[in-house]
Amino acid sequence: MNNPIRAAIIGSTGYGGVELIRFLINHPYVDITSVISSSSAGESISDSYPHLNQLVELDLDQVDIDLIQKKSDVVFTATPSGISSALIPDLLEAELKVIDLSGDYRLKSGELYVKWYQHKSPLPTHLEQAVYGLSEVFAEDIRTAELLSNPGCYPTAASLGLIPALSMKKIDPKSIIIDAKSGASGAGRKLGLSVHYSELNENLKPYKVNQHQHIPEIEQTLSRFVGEQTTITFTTHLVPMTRGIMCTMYANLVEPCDEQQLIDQYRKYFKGRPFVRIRDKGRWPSTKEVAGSNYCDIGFSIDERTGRLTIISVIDNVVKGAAGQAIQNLNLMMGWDETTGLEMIPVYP
Ligand SMILES: NC(=O)C1=CN([C@@H]2O[C@H](COP(=O)(O)OP(=O)(O)OC[C@H]3O[C@@H](n4cnc5c(N)ncnc54)[C@H](OP(=O)(O)O)[C@@H]3O)[C@@H](O)[C@H]2O)C=CC1
Ligand SMILES: CC(=O)N[C@@H](CCC(=O)OP(=O)(O)O)C(=O)O
Repeated sequence: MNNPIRAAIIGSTGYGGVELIRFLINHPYVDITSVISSSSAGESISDSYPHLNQLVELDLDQVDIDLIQKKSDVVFTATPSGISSALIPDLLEAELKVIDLSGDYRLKSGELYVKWYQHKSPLPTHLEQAVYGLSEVFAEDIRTAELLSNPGCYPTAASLGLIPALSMKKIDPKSIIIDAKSGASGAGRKLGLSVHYSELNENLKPYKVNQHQHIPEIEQTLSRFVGEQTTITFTTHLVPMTRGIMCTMYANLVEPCDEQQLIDQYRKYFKGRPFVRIRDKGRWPSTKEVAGSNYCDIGFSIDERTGRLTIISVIDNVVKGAAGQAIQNLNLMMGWDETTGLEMIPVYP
């Protein structure tokens, strides 16, 4: 093995950034050479996160493209939407590989981005160039990416659950309903009323109903498998837990279908992709069973009375929904085994 590659993390003081640190610190082929903050440069990362004390001794650098170019080969942008696209043109100009955890480069249409994110559109050439990093599905494109757009947390869980059934024409694409729930870490570390303890605790709260920015992202991905523009009904809820996403998805079966056969077909679809685990018949996954890990677990139920299929897909939003998948994509981009640095058993209980 040659020298490890050098990684910089912009937004290292956020939840996505600190999760990148947790995994990359043990990655055999990566050195974290710069952790970057726009608000706390000069401080130690362990001032922001005392759990890293004496484990990760890194001082925060400022956002300085020349410095990033000198210190790194690959840059993770774990920054809010609108911020990533302001930084990435200069990072690409500096010939760095970029993995963006934000929503800035996921939608191919700048107009759709402006509509759903209410920020200025990223450069069309970069939208064109960006490779959408749903690791298990687009691995071939990901291997040659210079600008990798990491999928959103909900779209990861939803797309992995739905794509095989759509590819095999098992379900009617016009009938898809996605009921989605997330823990509070999905909203990031910044403070906000919705994640205030008194608002979140002992509460189950819908938000952004039919208005969520992940709707066009999921539709864009599913449409690639349906062969025409597909629309979904998508409702998100905030759950009083820290990590985890569950998407419970409903669709009409095109024709009666045997559940065990469907399970076998999903297993075949994801053969050789160890981070997607298909549950046995009658075994539905829960968020705790993937917590802290890069797994996406999927279970099914066919209701013969209604002719509908229920698909339940769970991930840890900060891992498979963000930092873990970003590292899985780095592994693919570098030609390493996709599990490198990510082989962690979920934290249970
Ligand atoms: N949390 C999750 O589960 C998921 C998050 N994402 C996406 O990943 C990205 C990061 O999310 P998350 O870590 O949760 O968010 P956080 O709010 O926890 O962190 C974002 C970080 O970005 C940094 N930042 C803010 N403004 C700037 C700026 N102008 N220049 C440089 N850095 C800036 C801040 O650090 P500082 O002030 O130190 O610069 C902050 O810590 C977001 O786009 C989010 O939508 C995607 C999937 C899942
Ligand atoms: C619980 C919670 O608030 N989750 C966030 C997920 C954020 C995210 O991933 O947004 P991007 O599209 O910018 O990546 C939300 O629903 O908006």
